[in-house]
Amino acid sequence: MCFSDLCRVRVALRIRPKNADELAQGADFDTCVELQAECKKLKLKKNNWASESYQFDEIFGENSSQKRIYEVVAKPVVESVLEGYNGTVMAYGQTGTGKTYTVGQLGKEDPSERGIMVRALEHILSSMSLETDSMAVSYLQLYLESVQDLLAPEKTNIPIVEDSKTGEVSLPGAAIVEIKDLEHVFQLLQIGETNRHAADTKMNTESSRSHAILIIHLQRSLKMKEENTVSIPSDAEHTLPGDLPLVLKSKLLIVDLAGSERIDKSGSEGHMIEEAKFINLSLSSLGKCINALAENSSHIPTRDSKLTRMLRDSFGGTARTSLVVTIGPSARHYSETSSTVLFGQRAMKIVNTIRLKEEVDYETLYKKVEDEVDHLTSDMERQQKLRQREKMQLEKRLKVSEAFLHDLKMTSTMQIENLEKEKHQFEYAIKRLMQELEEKEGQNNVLSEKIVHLETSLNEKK
Ligand SMILES: Nc1ncnc2c1ncn2[C@@H]1O[C@H](COP(=O)(O)OP(=O)(O)OP(=O)(O)O)[C@@H](O)[C@H]1O
Repeated sequence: MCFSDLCRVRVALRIRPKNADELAQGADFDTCVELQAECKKLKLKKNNWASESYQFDEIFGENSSQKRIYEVVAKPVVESVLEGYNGTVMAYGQTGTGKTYTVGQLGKEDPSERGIMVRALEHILSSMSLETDSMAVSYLQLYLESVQDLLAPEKTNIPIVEDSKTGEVSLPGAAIVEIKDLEHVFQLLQIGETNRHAADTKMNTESSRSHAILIIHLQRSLKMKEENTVSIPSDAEHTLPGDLPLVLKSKLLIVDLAGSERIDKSGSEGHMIEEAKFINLSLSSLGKCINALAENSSHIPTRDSKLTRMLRDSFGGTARTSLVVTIGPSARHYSETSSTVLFGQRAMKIVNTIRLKEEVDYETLYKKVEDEVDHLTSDMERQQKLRQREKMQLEKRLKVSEAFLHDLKMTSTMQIENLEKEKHQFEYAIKRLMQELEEKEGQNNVLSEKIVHLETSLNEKK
């Protein structure tokens, strides 16, 4: 399911307090800015006679706290990311005007100093459930037009891949580290800070020589959606009964750009001139995209630099975007300040189409189906074993019965044979008796004849 909404890029302006050099100028310090914070306006003075007023979504004076900046600039974007939309928070401005301070300050010792990155990660960690949701980060720098991994510095020249259908940008090969707690957040940001290119210039003792991009990948589970059946796209059409796990996947980009610099002012030399050239080139191509988008031009030169390719979704894309433009107070930098202010003004005209996409959580679904298959397989195996055992028992019983039958057969054959033998014996004995009887009868007859003869002789003698 997909929900879309129009959402203008929000732009806040922050002015840095005077730095040590500016304070040292004392009464000689000349400023070109005047804040009208209550009506969210900045008056930019070109000279004593000419000035222009600019309206912003918010104006922060030099005493504004990091907490307030987070709450006004970043919090609405983070909340939106927690709801499933993509988001971008970015700082843009001349070198030494407070971009890294606003975005990347760790504030480990003093929590009030914490910048947008730490606060955003802290906010997300406290709003999600580690049981059902997950958060992972990639931290990259764009240095001399090469994308490098700040968490795994051996990975350089990471490709930027754009999905031709969805326009989604990915960086295959970049480390994606799952985050569990705030301590881990500090560790990773510290590693990133150590690996980021920085140099001492006349404008800033810790000047970033690369654009830093923290990408927070968030995945939140939605309650199971009641559906009777769901079609699983595959070669064969299957249907899965029951609940369908849904997730919201969103991405938050927090970008600390390197600052534009004039080499005559920054005093860059040797390799640093090369760095400054690349920084200025990528910022100028970002400026061109912002102009084209603000003017609704039909061609947006996104492909002109890696920076604009990486920020494709942030301006004119599907992300909710908030931009802080940082300026210094000094009149010496009027022209850079003016160009920063105009960049912010143009960015305010850009309207993004934020989009919420509910996705079927195929990973969980796959696991669920896999569990089910496992369960059925082990059930089947158990049943098969049971059947096997039953079969073996039956076979055993059959064998016993067969043996019994065989024995029975053997026994009865023998009995019949014995009986027959006995019968023959009886018949033989009867036959002998009959013979004996006949013999006896013969003898009797002889004896009877003798008796008759004797009686006759006796009678004659009398
Ligand atoms: N609002 C602020 N309050 C106090 N100190 C600030 C503020 N903004 C900037 N600073 C200080 O000013 C100096 C320059 O700031 P930072 O390094 O953030 O500038 P940057 O715009 O990131 O510069 P670059 O583009 O050269 O990296 C740092 O010492 C920083 O601590």
